Amino acid sequence: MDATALWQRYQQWLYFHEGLGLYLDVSRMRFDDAFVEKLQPKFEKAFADMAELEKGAIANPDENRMVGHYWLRNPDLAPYPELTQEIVDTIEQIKDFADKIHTGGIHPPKAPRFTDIISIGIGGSALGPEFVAEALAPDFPPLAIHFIDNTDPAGIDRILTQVRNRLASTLVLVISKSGGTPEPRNGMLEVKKAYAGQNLDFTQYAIAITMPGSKLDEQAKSENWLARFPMFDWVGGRTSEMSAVGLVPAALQGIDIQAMLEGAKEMDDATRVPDLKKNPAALLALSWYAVGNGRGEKDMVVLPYKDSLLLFSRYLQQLVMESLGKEKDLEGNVVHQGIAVYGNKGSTDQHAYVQQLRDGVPNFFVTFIEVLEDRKGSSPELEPGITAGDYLSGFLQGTRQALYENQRDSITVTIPQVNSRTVGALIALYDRAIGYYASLVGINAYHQPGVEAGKKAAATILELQKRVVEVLQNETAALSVEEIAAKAGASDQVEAIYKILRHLHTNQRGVVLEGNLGQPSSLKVSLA
Ligand SMILES: O=P(O)(O)OC[C@H]1O[C@H](O)[C@H](O)[C@@H](O)[C@@H]1O
Repeated sequence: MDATALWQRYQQWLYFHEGLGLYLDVSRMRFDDAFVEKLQPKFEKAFADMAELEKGAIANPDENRMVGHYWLRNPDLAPYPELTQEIVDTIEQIKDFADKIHTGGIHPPKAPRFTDIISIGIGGSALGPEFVAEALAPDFPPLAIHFIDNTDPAGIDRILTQVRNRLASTLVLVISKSGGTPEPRNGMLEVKKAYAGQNLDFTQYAIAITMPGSKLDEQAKSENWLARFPMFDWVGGRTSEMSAVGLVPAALQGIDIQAMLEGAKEMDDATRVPDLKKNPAALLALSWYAVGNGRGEKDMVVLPYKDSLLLFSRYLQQLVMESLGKEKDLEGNVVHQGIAVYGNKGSTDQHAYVQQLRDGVPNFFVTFIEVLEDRKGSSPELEPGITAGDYLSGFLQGTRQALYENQRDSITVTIPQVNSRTVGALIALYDRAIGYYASLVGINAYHQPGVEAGKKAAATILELQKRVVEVLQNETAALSVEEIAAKAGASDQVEAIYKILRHLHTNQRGVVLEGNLGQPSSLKVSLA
């Protein structure tokens, strides 16, 4: 296509949302009108499916659940008045709580104000809060947030060391929808010990965000924690940023949660329009479908040219991959769907992996996120007429062009600035896009059956570890790994047992390994 034709195509496909000042450009995705025409019936169905979902249909059939994240930002949409009330009340409760924390109405037992937050959670209970903190927290927030999003002891130590001198004024958010995920439970237990170590009553610092009635909720209730906020059954973890999961940490950091909800609502309104060309989420779904043949053949590389949006790609990684990465379609056929997502930020990545994007294996498409406003206030000229922001903008345009010249497709989402409204809108845009795409390819976007396999296998390993230690406790002589496996009745698990022993040995857990460490079968194992 020559420059004139491209300029025509750009204008033909450009989507603009006036209220949000948001543009979506899919002109560099090389689908044609015939393809769009062919997909029209699938979109009719996707729009109808979405309308049903918003009305409260059981859109997650496997888990027999409604899918209601859209109601969070427009409570009047909820199918029952009690739900509407619950959403409205929770938002009020959050604002009121954050206000009291900021003004000292609620304060720690031995200090006038809370200064820090440790937020414990994983997956959907961490990625949204992390992304939003990075994107929107003021430079000097009323409370500084620290995340424990893993069961890595060194990672936990790092956070606890950083806040050691301020633990007496540090709030702890324990976020888990199910209230039973091992990683946040471990984080909570370790943090609780740290409070006890400083003679502080953990319960006066702890806040639970979880489904009413969950294990975590029961604990928080019986121990009389500082506060509890509900997470609703009908909100999936990866779409929970606008629930208490995201709103509590955001409000505590002084982020305008009302504006975030409003931005999301405006985008939800725009992405409800049952007209492909006038609906930005449908345009995204169309582009993904076209570029990957409806089978996810191309990866999604997300490149925001703005430091504060760094974590958007990680956030989208869970949203897209956990929603779309499915073995079976809704009819039970094996389809192995999904779209791989990765990315970091521009122009930084131009000095890292953009070389491969331009010249290497063409197995991806790029999503550029462009922010029109460079910074608050004016910029100094670094060369005559040129600022740092001009460079950033030039690098984005240049990369888009260089990729297109080499048959690498790209989408560009442009927002006027990074603020609560536009971030809310971006989240909502992708929430809806995955919903439409899932409908196009006929899968359930709202369950995650595959995640269970790894969790079950991990539980088996921990059980095996207990058995192995028992075997060693009942032995006086050193044994080989194979002998231990036989005595534990797990000869088929010898490799796993070797790894358990090596881990215990390294961490001074009383296991002694003698022999050649490079030859596992030569080792003699005993307890110290
Ligand atoms: O919020 P939680 O119940 O602790 O769940 C945290 C995360 O863990 C799971 O493994 C799921 O795959 C995620 O979708 C979820 O966000």
